Amino acid sequence: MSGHVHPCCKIGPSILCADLSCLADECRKMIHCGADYLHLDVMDGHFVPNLTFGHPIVKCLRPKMPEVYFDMHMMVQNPEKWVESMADAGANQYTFHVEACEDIPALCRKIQESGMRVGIGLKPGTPVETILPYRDLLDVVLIMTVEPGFGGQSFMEDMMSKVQYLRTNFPDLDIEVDGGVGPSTIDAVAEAGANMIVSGTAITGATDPSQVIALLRNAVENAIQKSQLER
Ligand SMILES: O=C(CO)[C@H](O)[C@H](O)COP(=O)(O)O
Ligand SMILES: [Fe+2]
Repeated sequence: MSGHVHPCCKIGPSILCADLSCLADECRKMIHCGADYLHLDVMDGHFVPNLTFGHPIVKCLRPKMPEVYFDMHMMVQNPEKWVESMADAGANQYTFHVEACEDIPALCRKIQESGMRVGIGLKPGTPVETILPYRDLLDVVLIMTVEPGFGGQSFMEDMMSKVQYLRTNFPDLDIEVDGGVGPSTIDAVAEAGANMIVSGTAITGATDPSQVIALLRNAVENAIQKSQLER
């Protein structure tokens, strides 16, 4: 048996397709339904062809839920620009896209020095090996299973080879998957070895979000247990 500890399962709803005019209520509802963290999608209209919100909204949300872990999915050009403001707004994790950044080591250090966990995101067309030189600077690798920009798209199962590669080589890494994840796709995600599960429309659009969260958690926890028995 190896000494590695498999990171635990965490379910992070994306509120991208929720009613953003009642953001705090929608976020509280997710936590009440069993979410472990919130995945907040920031889009700038440049890195992706869509717009959402930035640090001013996060800053207003933070006092309403002081204990909740905010995972910022930064779909923006020049991600180094917003590190201080996001840290000041109360973000816990800053996930930038490798495709949008020039000096990756410098950005990783900046995020870490601001007290946030470091996440790096890969679009579907970006090879997984791109992260290898930065592994030691990263807390989380986010594998996109849709082209970033919009909720409600179809899950790209062929991205699971990236997840498998990461889990095999880095048993204790937090591996996050985002895009089209829900009850019909979670088994592939869980078996590949992801442990941080983002799910948007499948949760926010459900009549009973807590049931969907429980189902996702169950699939991932079973897969983790199975992989540990096999070791
Ligand atoms: O980053 C994203 C889109 O770029 C969203 O997090 C993602 O799409 C979640 O929504 P869904 O589960 O509906 O795909
Ligand atoms: Fe996202």
